[in-house]
Amino acid sequence: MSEVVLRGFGWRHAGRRAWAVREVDLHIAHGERVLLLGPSGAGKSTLLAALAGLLPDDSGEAEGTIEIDGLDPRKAREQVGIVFQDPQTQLVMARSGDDVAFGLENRGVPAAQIWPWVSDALDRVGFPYPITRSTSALSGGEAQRLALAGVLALRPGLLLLDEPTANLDPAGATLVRESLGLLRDTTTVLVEHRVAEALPLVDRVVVLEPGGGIRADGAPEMVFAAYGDRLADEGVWVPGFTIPPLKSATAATPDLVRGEGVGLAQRLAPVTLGVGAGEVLAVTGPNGAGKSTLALLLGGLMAPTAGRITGFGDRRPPHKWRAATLTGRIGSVFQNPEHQFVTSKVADELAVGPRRMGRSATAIAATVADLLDRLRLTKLAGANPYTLSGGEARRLSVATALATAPRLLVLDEPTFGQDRKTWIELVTLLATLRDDGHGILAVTHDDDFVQTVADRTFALGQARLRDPLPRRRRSHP
Ligand SMILES: Nc1ncnc2c1ncn2[C@@H]1O[C@H](COP(=O)(O)OP(=O)(O)OP(=O)(O)O)[C@@H](O)[C@H]1O
Ligand SMILES: Nc1ncnc2c1ncn2[C@@H]1O[C@H](COP(=O)(O)OP(=O)(O)OP(=O)(O)O)[C@@H](O)[C@H]1O
Repeated sequence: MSEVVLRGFGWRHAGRRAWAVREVDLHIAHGERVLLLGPSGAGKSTLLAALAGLLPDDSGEAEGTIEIDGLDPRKAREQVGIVFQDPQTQLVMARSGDDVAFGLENRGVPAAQIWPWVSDALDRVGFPYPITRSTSALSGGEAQRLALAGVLALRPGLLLLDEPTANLDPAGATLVRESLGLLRDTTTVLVEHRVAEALPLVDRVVVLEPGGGIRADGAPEMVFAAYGDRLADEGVWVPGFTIPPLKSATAATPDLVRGEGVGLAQRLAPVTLGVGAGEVLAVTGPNGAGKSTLALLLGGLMAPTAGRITGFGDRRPPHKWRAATLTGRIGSVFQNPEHQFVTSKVADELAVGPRRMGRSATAIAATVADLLDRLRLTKLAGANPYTLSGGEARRLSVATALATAPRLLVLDEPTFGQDRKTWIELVTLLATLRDDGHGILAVTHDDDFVQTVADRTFALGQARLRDPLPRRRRSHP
């Protein structure tokens, strides 16, 4: 267990005028479990990075102090385990088991203990593969499970979790929450936009005030009773909030793109599915079922190994279209937006697609300004896309997909990491596009998204291509 003390702590990232967090005074006692809330961009991930000792001096300007058990966080790394918002970026080894073992080896855990601990941690998150599974061949949810296993195995005194269940299917999220609930001797700071599920795990809620300070701090019931309405207005998800549905009023027209028996070896068993103009089609299903793979195939970004894909009256399948043709017809958003950015400025990023299509400079400038405004990114127009917060990056990738006004949008987890306000804006924008005749295919684990805006749901089954679940893992090969 670790104790955390922040005194007047602030951090301003290099290249930014605004402080990401400021004037944070906080005392987290040994063994406390804190839910850290605040709108998108309020500085939650920055604060976790500071606690983990991951903000190098030359990457920004600091104010005040942070101590973990009386130490500077950079000297307390041994005590701390962190899971990032994008878990894929924290997997360092080629094989899954080695990735979990790596942290234990670094901390000098005796060799005889390492593999039993690895195996136990993998079981606690429901990791479905043998320890030899390649880390580069994992779905988003599988990678998140592995990253969680990595920190659970460390048994850290301070556990920092940034949206740890956002990529998990409901069964996986329940399993992980149970494992977290069973942790003893750990102080936990949890960032989670969707509050209701997280509340049973915590005994305290801290709400960051964007621009500086702490808005609310206390027992969950107390915080929501006293500040619930104001927090909701500012964009924090508060429990018990419902969203009116935004379903299509008209029947969908024929398919824009259709896959017949389309599959990809080892990744997606053949399915038949079309997405029409004027509909939002949600693709749901457990981790590893092949949802992202299906999105890549229908979006023309990969070639299927089975079946065929047709669309837009073209004789050729989407993956054979010229780049400019594809961008003009289908806009795709990947699961990890930061794998998608190609320029060093938010505004430039939005101009790439329209420029590729030969649009005029005036038209491009108008499109860029409009999208920045609609996705609340105007203030970040000059920022480097790679420095955006999780929620900001997701909005930018949705905006880039819209920039060429494609008829079909293929979106992988479009609402990931959004606060309540940006969620509603984003979902309303997608509903408007749908009503204007665009087709939208959205891969999602977000049940509110399905309930609110999906006109149809396609549920992919449990992956059928995989070996049966290994009951007991072998020890290190
Ligand atoms: N490396 C960086 N360089 C420059 N600015 C950054 C960097 N990382 C984050 N920021 C900025 O700092 C602010 C806070 O970001 P942070 O990721 O901490 O927010 P957050 O509350 O976690 O948001 P979200 O809920 O969207 O993930 C944002 O405006 C973001 O653009
Ligand atoms: N690059 C890759 N090489 C080989 N197999 C892969 C690769 N990426 C994913 N897989 C495997 O393909 C299957 C489908 O993965 P996919 O990412 O499409 O699943 P998903 O339904 O989107 O999962 P999640 O809900 O976890 O994001 C999984 O079994 C995964 O392990």
